[in-house]
Amino acid sequence: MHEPTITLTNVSKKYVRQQALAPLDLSLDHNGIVGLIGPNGSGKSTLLKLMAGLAQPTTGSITLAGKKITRRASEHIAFLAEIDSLYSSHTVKEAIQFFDGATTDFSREKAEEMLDKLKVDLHQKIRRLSKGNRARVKLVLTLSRNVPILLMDEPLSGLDPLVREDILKMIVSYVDVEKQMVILSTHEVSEVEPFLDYVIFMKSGSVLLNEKVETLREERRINLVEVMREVLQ
Ligand SMILES: Nc1ncnc2c1ncn2[C@@H]1O[C@H](COP(=O)(O)OP(=O)(O)OP(=O)(O)O)[C@@H](O)[C@H]1O
Repeated sequence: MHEPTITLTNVSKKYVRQQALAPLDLSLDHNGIVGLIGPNGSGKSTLLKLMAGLAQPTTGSITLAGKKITRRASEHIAFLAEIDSLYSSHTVKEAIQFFDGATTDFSREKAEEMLDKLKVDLHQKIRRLSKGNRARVKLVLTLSRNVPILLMDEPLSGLDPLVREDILKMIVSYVDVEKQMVILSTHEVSEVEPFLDYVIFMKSGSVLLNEKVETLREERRINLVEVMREVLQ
């Protein structure tokens, strides 16, 4: 049996007053697209940040292919944050150059090909981009990394339907589902359902379900929104 890609053992996270994650055990060796779903405050962002090595668990340990995850995890894990981390004075091309210099696994060709497909002008300043095009650029910069794990915190949040559709299509087209795992948190359950291979449901800091979407459909014969109602109620 091969080792799960990410393993969380007895992991909990407590902020000053708030228990964000209850102690949990989780093994993720899924290849493909994983939807991380749960109500506001259920712990989705916290879980993603811990897996990316951007925050430390209060208890427990997280390993990637058997090695403890630290801040250096970013060498193997791409993280698309909810907040915008682009320099507004850069042009899109300069942002690509910056990311290319900051990581060893970045493909400039892939980034430029994707942006061309999305009709984003490489010479436009980041600050002049529409919200939708900023989101497209952020996604492209994440997808252009050749890493086994891509974590995306609410990549669809606050965007119009056309941008959301572009983002989901780009994820499906450019992720190598044989070799890469994408975990994306979202509230848009029915919209992402056709694109998901696995789903993780969270509530009150706990993981209630971690399952293949195909298995859920075969066993329950209902759609994901209905599964969510059953699981999270
Ligand atoms: N830096 C922080 N300091 C204090 N409490 C925090 C911090 N970050 C998150 N929390 C709290 O931890 C809990 C889990 O938050 P988290 O952001 O992980 O949930 P979420 O499922 O991503 O929520 P949402 O869907 O609203 O983005 C919440 O109660 C939140 O208020």
